[in-house]
Amino acid sequence: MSAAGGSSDDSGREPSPYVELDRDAWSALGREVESPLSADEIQRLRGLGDSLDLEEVEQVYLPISRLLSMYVAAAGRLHREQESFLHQPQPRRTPFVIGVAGSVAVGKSTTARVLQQLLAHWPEHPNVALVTTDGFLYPNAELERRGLLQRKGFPESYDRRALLRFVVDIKSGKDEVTAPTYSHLVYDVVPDERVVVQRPDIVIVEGLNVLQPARVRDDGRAGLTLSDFFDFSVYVDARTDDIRQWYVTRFLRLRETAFRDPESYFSKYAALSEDEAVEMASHLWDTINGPNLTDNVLPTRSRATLVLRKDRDHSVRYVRLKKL
Ligand SMILES: Nc1ncnc2c1ncn2[C@@H]1O[C@H](COP(=O)(O)OP(=O)(O)O)[C@@H](O)[C@H]1O
Ligand SMILES: CC(C)(COP(=O)(O)O)[C@@H](O)C(=O)NCCC(=O)O
Repeated sequence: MSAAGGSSDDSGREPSPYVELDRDAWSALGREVESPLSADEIQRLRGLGDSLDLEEVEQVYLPISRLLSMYVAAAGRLHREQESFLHQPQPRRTPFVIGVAGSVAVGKSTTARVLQQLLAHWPEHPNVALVTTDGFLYPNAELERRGLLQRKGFPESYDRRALLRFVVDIKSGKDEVTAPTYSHLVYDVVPDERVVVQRPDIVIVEGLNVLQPARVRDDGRAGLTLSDFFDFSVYVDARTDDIRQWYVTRFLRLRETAFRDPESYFSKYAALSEDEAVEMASHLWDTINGPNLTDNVLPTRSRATLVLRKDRDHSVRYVRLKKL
């Protein structure tokens, strides 16, 4: 897709609203950005995931955080200009909201956590909150009542009204907003536990369906949707076969660790042989996460401001950005 060793725009082909930079062109930008992280913090980042390559952080994620920081600064300037134009002084501008979308197991939470850490180090916006949409899934009992237990992660398995309210409250400039939480161990929403987001500069909202278009109501009209309130969005992308493999590998690793916890929903699977565990994970992928990717998640990719395309080894092969 991309021109060899650089960026591709529309020269010689149909004009496109995107610009694409291959890995070399993108990582060259990293050399122009001074890392805001200390040696200690780099060490802490390493703790986020054994497999996360620090070179990857510096070559790919650092330039993304720099670009995001430019968007945040530009939004601040526009806010001030609008305020003065309207003669309506606002006590402060609303938080900058970033959506992170993509399949189950593609690396959304890893991407979101790395961006959170990097962004928090640019002095202009130290308070970066991260919220995952899984807290807005209906509890298992409610999913069962609605016949949706086998559709966890599909758009209809979320309390979409509450999720939209959450983002609207953030963009309304409320000082404190809270969100429900989900436990992957218990495989259910945690009752009476909420994350509190207080006066953030930036909020990252990470989840499968954050770029879903608005639902069309019975009267034929489409309402509001989450991304109407996003200032920027990232879609983490990879080949479906690779994502399936990452899902199975993660399941096998969890079988060695988290599933051994008696509290785990999957504790009954801790005793599975490796072959049985692969079969189980493949079944979950083929019946739930795979169809959700094809039917609901992938169709939202072109709505993202930035697409990060990963190779089989998780290294980013190219970055595609909406033109301004
Ligand atoms: N950049 C990366 N480098 C190496 N491994 C990664 C990277 N991103 C994700 N992974 C691995 O891929 C799997 C899925 O990542 P995760 O962030 O949990 O996905 P998601 O939140 O999309 O379900 C995990 O096993 C994680 O360790
Ligand atoms: C909880 C999830 C729906 C992800 O939700 P998200 O954070 O993207 O809103 C997903 O991890 C999941 O549990 N899917 C159900 C099928 C499975 O067990 O993999």
